[in-house]
Amino acid sequence: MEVVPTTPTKVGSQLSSIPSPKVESRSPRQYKRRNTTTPLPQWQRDSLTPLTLPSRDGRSHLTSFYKENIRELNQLQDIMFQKKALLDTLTDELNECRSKYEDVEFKWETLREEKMLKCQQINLKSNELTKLKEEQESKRKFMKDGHELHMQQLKAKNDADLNRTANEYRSKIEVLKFAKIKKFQNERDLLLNSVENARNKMAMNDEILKDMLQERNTEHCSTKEKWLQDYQERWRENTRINEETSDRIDALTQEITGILKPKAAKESAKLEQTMKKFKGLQDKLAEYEAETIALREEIARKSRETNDLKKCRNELEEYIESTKIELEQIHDIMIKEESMRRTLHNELQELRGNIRVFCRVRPLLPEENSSSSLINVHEFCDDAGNQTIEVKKNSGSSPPYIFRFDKVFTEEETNRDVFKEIGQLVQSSLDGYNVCIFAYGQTGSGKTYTMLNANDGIIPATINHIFSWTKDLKERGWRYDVSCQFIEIYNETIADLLRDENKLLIASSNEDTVTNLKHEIRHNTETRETTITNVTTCSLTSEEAVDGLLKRASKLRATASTASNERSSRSHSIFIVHLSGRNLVTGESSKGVLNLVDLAGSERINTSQVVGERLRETQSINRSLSCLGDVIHALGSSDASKRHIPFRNSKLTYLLQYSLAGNSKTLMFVNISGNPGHTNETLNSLRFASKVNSTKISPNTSHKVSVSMY
Ligand SMILES: Nc1ncnc2c1ncn2[C@@H]1O[C@H](COP(=O)(O)OP(=O)(O)OP(=O)(O)O)[C@@H](O)[C@H]1O
Repeated sequence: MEVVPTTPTKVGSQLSSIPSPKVESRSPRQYKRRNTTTPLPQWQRDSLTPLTLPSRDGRSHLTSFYKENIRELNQLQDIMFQKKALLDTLTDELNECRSKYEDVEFKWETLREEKMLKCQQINLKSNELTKLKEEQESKRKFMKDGHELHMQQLKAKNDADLNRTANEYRSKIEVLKFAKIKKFQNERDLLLNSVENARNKMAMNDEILKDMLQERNTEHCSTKEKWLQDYQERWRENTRINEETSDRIDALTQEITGILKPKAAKESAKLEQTMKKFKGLQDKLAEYEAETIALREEIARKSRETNDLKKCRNELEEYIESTKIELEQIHDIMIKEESMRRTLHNELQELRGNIRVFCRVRPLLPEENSSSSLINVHEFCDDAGNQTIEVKKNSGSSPPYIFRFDKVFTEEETNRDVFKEIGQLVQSSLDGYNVCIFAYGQTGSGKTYTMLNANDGIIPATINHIFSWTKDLKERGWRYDVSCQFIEIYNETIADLLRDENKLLIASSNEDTVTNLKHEIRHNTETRETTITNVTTCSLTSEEAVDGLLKRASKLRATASTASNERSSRSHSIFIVHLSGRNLVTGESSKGVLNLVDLAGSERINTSQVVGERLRETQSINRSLSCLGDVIHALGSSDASKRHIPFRNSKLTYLLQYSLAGNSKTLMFVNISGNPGHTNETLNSLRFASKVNSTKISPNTSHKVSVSMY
């Protein structure tokens, strides 16, 4: 391999041809510095020295010459300095390049020597290679000759084998060929024989066929003739049948157009309707199906709900069971408590006093004119448990009469307020105590209003409450029979206010009411029960019935009235309620009687001024009221148990004997009128009531009550 010298040689030769300037070699930086600070070398300084001045003659000429060229000279000098600087720079670069070149040249020389060495090695190797190639060639030639010889031997051997095998096969093929040909020839002969046989047969068959054809032809001709005859016969027959059929068709067509078509139209209309119905039914069916699905879902939902409810019911039943037991226990407690309540209630009533007196002031009526009132009601005194009422005789400065009662109802207070106060007393009658409530006062003072005013009077209100209380007590095992009687005592004679009107015999118009039935008061000393003979007893089953009874009674009283005398003012009316109770649980029983008495007018009539019937009537009223006062007063006194109580002095007190004595409760309303014109009667009424209430009269009262009896 030959190495060709390249660029460095050329560069080196080019560079070596450049003449080196005779300047010291330095770097451009050094030069620059020198350019500014270092003085120029001698040869430069010599060349730049300004020209020396010539003689005086030539001075001006020189001066002008100098002046003309000095500038150009300076410029040239500057350019020369610049060129010089550039030259220095180039020289430096050249030196640098030269040192590099020397390095490169050194390297180059080294490489060339290496190359020479390598070339020699290569030459040696190539000689070796040539020798090896020659050896290889001779070997290849030897092997090739051997191979060819071997191949020729193999070929000869194969050829011989092939020829032998081919000959074998050829002989075999010949044998087979001969056998096949023989077989085919036999088969062909057989086939030829069978063809000949077939031809013979065909000829025979042709003969037979010809005979048969002949036969058939004759047969066909005869049959054809016969068929034609038959056909003509049939044709005629068919023509006849056709005619008949067309006649029938005509008839049928007529029938169809006349009868069947309208029928068909009707039927098709029906069918159409039926189809419509069917369609409607189908729609309905679809609706029903949808509904059924909805219902099924609903049923499923309901059954789920039912199950839930059943669960709830079971839970509730369990709860009810447990509650029942609790209720029974509570019921027992309630029953016991009821007995206790009864005892306590009675004790409370006794503490309040078995005889109590309430005063009620009637408001002025529209027809009564009065500017000033002489009555003054004080506030209820809680400490003393009573209330004071002051009544003046006139509007002057005279001191007022003072009375104290258990309660005073002012003009403004209603029947409902009244009942609130007496309700507990009515309750006592349910508990088996006898109770009497009287309304006392002069005529027109409001007794009937207090007792019987429709709906809110003491009697209707009491009955209403009895109904509701008995209903409540039912829960505690109590069952009550409530019955009533309504009588009046007139002239010491008893009249039944609930009697049947048909049996009523009114005496003469002069006489006031009497019946032909005798009403006697009978006392059972053992049971301490009082009965009145021949008096109607009505069982109280409903509030409406009570209303009817009261109306009937007031009607009877009104019938007995005369134009001049109001019957209600001159007789005592007594509404008697029998309350008989039994407790189904404890076996306790109770019997109480509630007497609600509207007394006759208490006004004093001078007996000297009346005569006859009126006198008898007045005396009777006075006596009975006085007797009542005496009895109540006696009963209220501390030695009541030792004293004789004059019950027999009047029919009223005799009748109420068992309802006033013992542990019975008595309440008297003293009704007074707010009319100043009635002051005297008011004071009399209050004095009478104070006698009844005497045990409670305060010793400090300014007015000592002196009750004058009738
Ligand atoms: N508190 C009251 N509020 C309003 N009006 C009343 C009151 N009290 C009584 N009256 C009326 O006064 C009038 C007389 O009353 P009532 O008939 O009740 O008196 P009486 O005392 O029963 O009389 P008699 O003894 O004649 O039966 C009636 O018109 C009644 O409506």
